[in-house]
Amino acid sequence: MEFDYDLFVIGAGSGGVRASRIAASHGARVAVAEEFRIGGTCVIRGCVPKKLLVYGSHFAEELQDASHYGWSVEGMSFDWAVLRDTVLRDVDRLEVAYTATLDNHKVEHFKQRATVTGPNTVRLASGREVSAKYILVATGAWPVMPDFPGNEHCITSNEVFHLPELPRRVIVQGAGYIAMEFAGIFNALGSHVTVVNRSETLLRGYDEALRDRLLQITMARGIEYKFNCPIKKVEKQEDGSLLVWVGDHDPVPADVVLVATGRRPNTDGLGLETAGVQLGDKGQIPVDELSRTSCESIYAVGDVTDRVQLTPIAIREGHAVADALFGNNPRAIAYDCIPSAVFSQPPLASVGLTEGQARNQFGNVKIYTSDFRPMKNVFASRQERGLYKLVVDAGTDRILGIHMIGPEAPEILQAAAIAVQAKLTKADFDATVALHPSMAEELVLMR
Ligand SMILES: Cc1cc2nc3c(=O)[nH]c(=O)nc-3n(C[C@H](O)[C@H](O)[C@H](O)COP(=O)(O)OP(=O)(O)OC[C@H]3O[C@@H](n4cnc5c(N)ncnc54)[C@H](O)[C@@H]3O)c2cc1C
Ligand SMILES: NC(=O)c1ccc[n+]([C@@H]2O[C@H](COP(=O)([O-])OP(=O)(O)OC[C@H]3O[C@@H](n4cnc5c(N)ncnc54)[C@H](O)[C@@H]3O)[C@@H](O)[C@H]2O)c1
Repeated sequence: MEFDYDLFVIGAGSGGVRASRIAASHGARVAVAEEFRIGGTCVIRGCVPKKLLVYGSHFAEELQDASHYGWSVEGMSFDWAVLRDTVLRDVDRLEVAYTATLDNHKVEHFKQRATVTGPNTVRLASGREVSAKYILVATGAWPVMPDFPGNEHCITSNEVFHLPELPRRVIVQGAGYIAMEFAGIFNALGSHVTVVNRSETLLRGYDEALRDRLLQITMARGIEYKFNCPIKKVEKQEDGSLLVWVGDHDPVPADVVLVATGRRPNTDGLGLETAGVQLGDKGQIPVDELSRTSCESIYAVGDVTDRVQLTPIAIREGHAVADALFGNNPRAIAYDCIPSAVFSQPPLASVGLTEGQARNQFGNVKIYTSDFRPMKNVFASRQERGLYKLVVDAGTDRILGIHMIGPEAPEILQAAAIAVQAKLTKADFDATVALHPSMAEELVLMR
């Protein structure tokens, strides 16, 4: 049977753009449909604008510390509209760049919603139906909004980049990645931030010692926490501000309530049932190690599969599907050594097993820690301490995990992750000469 395309991709985000580009470079006839903006969550309303806001807000700390280094900064002020608009302009620039990438690879793109109508057919919002030998679902995920009265007055990460002004008082619901990153941004910019969470745990999955350190430092920086506190209701006041009932506390006034309670795979109304694609209980698409769904001609990558919701993973999965289908190079992705970071202030970064996971899997593990006050903090009379932790298999001396909190931790961890991926040993770290003076040298000085 003759198809209109070899590959039709639904969703031009991290996974979809990579798969489209690589498939086309293997000679496939590729089209991609995007209902919002080319680039997807990471570029348009995720990693990139978030990181720029982290950079923008971090100047507060640098400016505060500057006087210790002899600088006097007079008339210091901050203009949210300038930062917001500059970030949004950069997002526009990136969207153009991503679109150019598709054009340069001769990937046809449709700026409209697409739904599946069968194992080899897709319908565009315009009503046009097209056929493809393979379909790749890369539709990402969408913020979950818990059900409580007044939730229509709350925002999610989708809206946070567009706020008309810097809120004076922010309530952040959740204590995961997005919650801790935006709590840090607003706190640094001078908003009063309250984090409300339904449990006592922040950043589930990260090493406990690091999480404790982050809690301690952010509390000292003025972030308030209310644990075991669901939001019961939110009421809009006459002056436009909000009153928020959390747990059994008195209502808390706020200007913005940012809900960051996880992201649900985007499969609603996608027509997957027409092709016999099975879904999991969270709406995710279960796939095999080659990202194939229960329908032979349909693949899925990225957040919609709910494996690991990170951009580099969506990209790897998309790349692997394109190589498997059109480059004669089928391969499974390894999920056991994924570096990740939370761009909180200070940031936290991690790769491999936590102490708890290592003890469960390996039994006998050795833990090395460095609990230190970075030189630049000492000089600026800043009390905050960094904490680095190595988790080592006592039997083989292999480094099983590295966990860090402190300035520039994500930048340092990316390089250190190579050592964990390469299965290097503690002896290899010991044999590495320190680079002095740096924070990273702590990694090779733990005894
Ligand atoms: C605020 C925030 C910060 C983040 N920060 C980081 C970070 O620092 N580091 C990191 O690694 N990850 C981060 N992430 C996660 C990262 O953005 C995602 O893991 C990644 O974008 C997933 O890529 P994807 O291709 O699966 O989906 P997406 O990038 O979400 O792309 C899916 C695309 O499909 C489109 N679409 C959906 N349905 C249809 C349809 N029916 N028809 C046409 N188009 C459709 C959507 O509009 C979207 O553009 C962050 C996420 C958020 C929300
Ligand atoms: N730096 C990064 O790499 C980065 C940054 C942002 C987002 N992301 C990705 O995006 C995903 C989504 O981010 P997120 O922060 O929304 O999710 P998350 O899974 O990290 O955190 C969700 C938080 O919401 C809480 N929660 C869940 N349901 C709730 C409910 N009904 N009521 C109250 N609290 C509830 C959880 O306890 C948790 O603290 C992340 O899992 C991550 O993979 C990555």
